[in-house]
Amino acid sequence: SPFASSGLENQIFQYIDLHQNQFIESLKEWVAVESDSVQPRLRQEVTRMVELTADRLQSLGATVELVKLGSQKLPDGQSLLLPPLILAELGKDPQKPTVCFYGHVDVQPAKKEDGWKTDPFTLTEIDGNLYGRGATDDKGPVLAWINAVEAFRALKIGMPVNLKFIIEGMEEAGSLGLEELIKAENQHFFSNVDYIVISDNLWISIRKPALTYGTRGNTCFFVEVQCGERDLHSGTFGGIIHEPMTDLIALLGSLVDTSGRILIPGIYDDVASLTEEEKKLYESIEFDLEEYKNNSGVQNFLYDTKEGILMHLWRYPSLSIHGIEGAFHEPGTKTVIPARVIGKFSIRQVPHMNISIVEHQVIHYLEDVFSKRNSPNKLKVSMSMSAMPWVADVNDPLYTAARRAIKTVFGEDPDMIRDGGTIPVARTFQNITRKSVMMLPIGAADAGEHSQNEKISRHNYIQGTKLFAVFFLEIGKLHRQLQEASNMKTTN
Ligand SMILES: NCCCC(=O)N[C@@H](Cc1c[nH]cn1)C(=O)O
Ligand SMILES: [Zn+2]
Ligand SMILES: [Zn+2]
Repeated sequence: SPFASSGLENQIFQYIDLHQNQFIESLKEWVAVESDSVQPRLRQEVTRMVELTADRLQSLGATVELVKLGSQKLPDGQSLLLPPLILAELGKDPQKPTVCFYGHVDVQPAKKEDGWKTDPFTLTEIDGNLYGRGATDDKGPVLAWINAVEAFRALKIGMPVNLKFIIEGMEEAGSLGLEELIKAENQHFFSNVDYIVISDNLWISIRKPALTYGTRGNTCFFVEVQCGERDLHSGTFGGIIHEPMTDLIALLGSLVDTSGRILIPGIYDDVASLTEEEKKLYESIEFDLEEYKNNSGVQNFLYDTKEGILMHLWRYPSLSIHGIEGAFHEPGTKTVIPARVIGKFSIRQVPHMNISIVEHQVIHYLEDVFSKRNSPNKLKVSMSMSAMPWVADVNDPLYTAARRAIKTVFGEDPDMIRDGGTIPVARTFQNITRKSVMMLPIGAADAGEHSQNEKISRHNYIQGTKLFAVFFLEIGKLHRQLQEASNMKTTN
């Protein structure tokens, strides 16, 4: 790397560059495992993937524990075993900081016929991009951490940190069992952890690296309208009944106005006010509006400035309507009146919104809108899932070390970004363990997570591996300096 500042770093970079094809081969082996946690029929593959990861960590010299998480209840009442979760440990030197890495090795579903250019489970390199399900989310980043450790081992350079790994196989299906596990391990596995790092999100740019210090939370709602027990013929009953779908469409249509503003009274009351300091943060972020638009395939956004877009992705709530259960959705025509329909929508939460207050506001508002329709149908509104937003202190040593590592490897300072999505585990770690948490992504904005043709570029995968290696060096150094400074204070 042209930006390397020390002989040690150069040695590591050289090793990583020389072994890049071997690292890509490992990613190919991992991508070939269809570890889709969403479809119950593939659960064995998820378990196999977790076991493969455990073997890989063991071969690095880590002590690995596979923790059983019990089983999950499926909608049809059947019970399905959850894949085990990995708790691994490499190094126990009390002089060194302990960094805990979180990642996941399960993936979203993928089928070639969904519109993939290549087989989703065969990692394929085209023009410097490695296409395959999980390439960025999250097998590539997990392997990049492992590759970084491998470089230290192969070069016989002592690790500057103790490492712990918590790696799950159920992230894409809601991280079942994870929160309970973190609670149970708080006084054990996490007791000597100093820092927690998550590599499971993306930069905001295709080119410029980023560090993530916040995510939005989420609240998901079901709004159910029912007129009776069975569907009806619209020739026999159309025109003489209050149709559930008509009620539901009116309810869903009352949630947001044409400018994207949520119409639920009080919903913006607790949103953190915008300070001058925060406003300045947006100025330096490299965000190409046209590129973002092209990526979405949408012609116009609701906002036409960088600041407007970023603020509405990161620091304001948004409401999205996702679907209607019970609606006729096949091609062709069917003259049915569905008896029971369930609308699904979610509201992304931001600091300092309160989930219980939001739940109450949503239910109260929809009941009020419904009551004005004088419909005899039954309405039921419920919150199906909630996750709080997460924001970290960017002045924490973790962020300083990562910034330095990014500067060394990529030659520039990172964008300091938030994520408009939700990675609930960040807030869970922060709340339960009280340790500093950081997200250190290596995927570019066009990685296509959850989409067709997911990819990681060779550049990002290999520079990402270097980034993690230099991060170990930087956090080790910084931690030592902080300890020395604190020891000096006590002796004086
Ligand atoms: N860049 C965010 C990636 C992780 C992700 O997709 N998380 C989901 C989690 C979620 C939130 N509400 C329901 N599931 C997301 O939609 O943000
Ligand atoms: Zn992920
Ligand atoms: Zn994902």
